[in-house]
Amino acid sequence: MAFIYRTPRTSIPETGRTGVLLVNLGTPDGTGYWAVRRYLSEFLSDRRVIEAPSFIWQPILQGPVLARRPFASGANYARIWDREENASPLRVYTKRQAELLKERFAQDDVPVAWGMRYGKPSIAQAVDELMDQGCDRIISVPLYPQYSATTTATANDQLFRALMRLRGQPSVLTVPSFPDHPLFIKGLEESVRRTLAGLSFKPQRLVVSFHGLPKICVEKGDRYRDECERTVSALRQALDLTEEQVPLTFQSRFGPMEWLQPYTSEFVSKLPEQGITRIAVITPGFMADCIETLDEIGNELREEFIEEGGEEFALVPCLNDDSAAIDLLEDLTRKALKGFSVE
Ligand SMILES: C=CC1=C(C)c2cc3[nH]c(cc4nc(cc5[nH]c(cc1n2)c(C)c5CCC(=O)O)C(CCC(=O)O)=C4C)c(C)c3C=C
Ligand SMILES: [Fe+2]
Ligand SMILES: [Fe+2]
Repeated sequence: MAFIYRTPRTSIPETGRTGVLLVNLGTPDGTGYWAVRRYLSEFLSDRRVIEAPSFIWQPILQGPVLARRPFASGANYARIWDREENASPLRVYTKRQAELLKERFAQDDVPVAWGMRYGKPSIAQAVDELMDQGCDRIISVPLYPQYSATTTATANDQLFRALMRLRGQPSVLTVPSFPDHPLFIKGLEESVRRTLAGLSFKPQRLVVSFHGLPKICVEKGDRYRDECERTVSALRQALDLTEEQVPLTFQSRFGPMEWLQPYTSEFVSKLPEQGITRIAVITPGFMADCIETLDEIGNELREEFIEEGGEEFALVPCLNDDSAAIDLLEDLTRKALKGFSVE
């Protein structure tokens, strides 16, 4: 392998310089078949996401899955696309979070960049951007409140893959997950209270829906489920509500395997027959609204609930570009900066 030596546009100061890298999942560049296909192909080829051997999975992925899914997913993306920015909400909010965090560090000489695990801007581009500003240290913040090998670990893998190219590597600190960080829980609590205050009805349940994961991943040691439970317990405590009032569910099954249960869609569809016809849903597995929250929950789940006899449905927004989100990111980063000190 030929290692690259890139002369940074700004040389590294003698005292060193630390940059912050926000990493999110990634999203397609457009809603058309080829843009969505490119994205899904990269995402679903990741062995951290689908562990099946490539010689079995790749013919299935490149054949029936990618022949059909980009059409359906593209139509779903089209329903939530930010037409002003011509980008998906996940990209819009991740960029905004980085811009706002940059303002918080304006006096500290700490540059901020953002990159995506799949698609653009890549993590390698973001690393180059920080190194061009003279950074020899990088604090990477995977934007996943709960750890999973399918998200956090693969974001870290990709960062180290980007460093594999370089002759002059920066030092790296990866920030751990933050399932019950007080500022995260405070942000969620405020978001719930604000949403409920704007409703004309009082929800009988606040359903907490996390992205799902194949059950086998947890059986093999992924700590994701435990971390989801930590988030929901802390939120119940903050709102002074019970397990029955604030149930935990998992959305987004993919493929034939069993995923973590209870499934959001089955759980919510059965509520009207139990006399629960007014609900709110919160999705604290996501730092930013995306197809999973706006379409799968905000559109599809809402329709299913109403079809089954539900009457009122509200979606609590993710933290997005709220000051609560930036307070949290700033706190995580400032603590990491201390951990990076060599003095
Ligand atoms: C085997 C498949 C998948 C696993 C495992 C998985 C884990 C996982 N994903 C997120 C967060 C997000 N996923 C998003 C979209 C998405 N996820 C999958 C599949 C798996 N995810 C697919 C196929 C898609 C694409 C959408 C679709 O075609 O239906 C997104 C949103 C991206 C966007 O552009 O808006 C996020 C965020 C977590 C947290 C997680 C494990 C815990
Ligand atoms: Fe996913
Ligand atoms: Fe989904």
